[in-house]
Amino acid sequence: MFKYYILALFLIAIDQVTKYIVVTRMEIGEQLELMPNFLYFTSHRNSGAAWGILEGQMWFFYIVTIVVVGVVVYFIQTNRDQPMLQLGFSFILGGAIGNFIDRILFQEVVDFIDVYIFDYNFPIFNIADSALTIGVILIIILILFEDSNGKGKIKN
Ligand SMILES: CCC[C@@H]1OC(=O)[C@@H](C)C[C@H](C)CCCCC(=O)CCC[C@@H](CC)/C=C/C=C(\COC)CC[C@@H](O)[C@@H](O)C[C@H](O)CNC1=O
Repeated sequence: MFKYYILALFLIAIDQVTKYIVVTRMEIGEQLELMPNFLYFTSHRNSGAAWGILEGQMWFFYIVTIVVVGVVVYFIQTNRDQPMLQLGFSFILGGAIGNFIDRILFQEVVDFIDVYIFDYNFPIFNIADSALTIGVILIIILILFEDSNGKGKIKN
């Protein structure tokens, strides 16, 4: 059971260490080319959510994050027989807290993973966003899978 919280802590640690390196080693706007035309590290700050929406609305983000954390802990506790689901929720937990720490400390989030998919420059994100997105996608897949074989074991 606690391994899901330890996983979340591990994700938070990786997120915070990578952000610390970006903040201390790179100027804002500085870019490191890792794979030409595909992957760069670009030091960036975002005081909003995805795509910079709701810029500066810190109280909204604090409230939403606390609600997200509460709901996720509840689901981790009530789905003990669904390890994959708990895994998805621990990714969301780690990601949400990772960005929450930035928002509390700096009122903005440190981003640095800059991906160019074909010609589209995807918004610069970070490890916390990746964990959140992986967690969301995993849970969506599990829910779709549950529905398709009609078990419907997810408790809520
Ligand atoms: C990933 C959620 C965003 C993350 O939400 C959080 O913190 C959570 C805990 C709480 C928010 C206050 C509320 C979520 C609003 C929902 C939302 O936003 C729709 C998201 C869809 C999502 C599919 C699930 C797309 C993906 C996008 C991106 C991530 O790609 C990997 C681009 C990230 C860059 O714009 C980067 O600058 C963002 C910056 O780091 C701050 N991050 C956040 O606000």
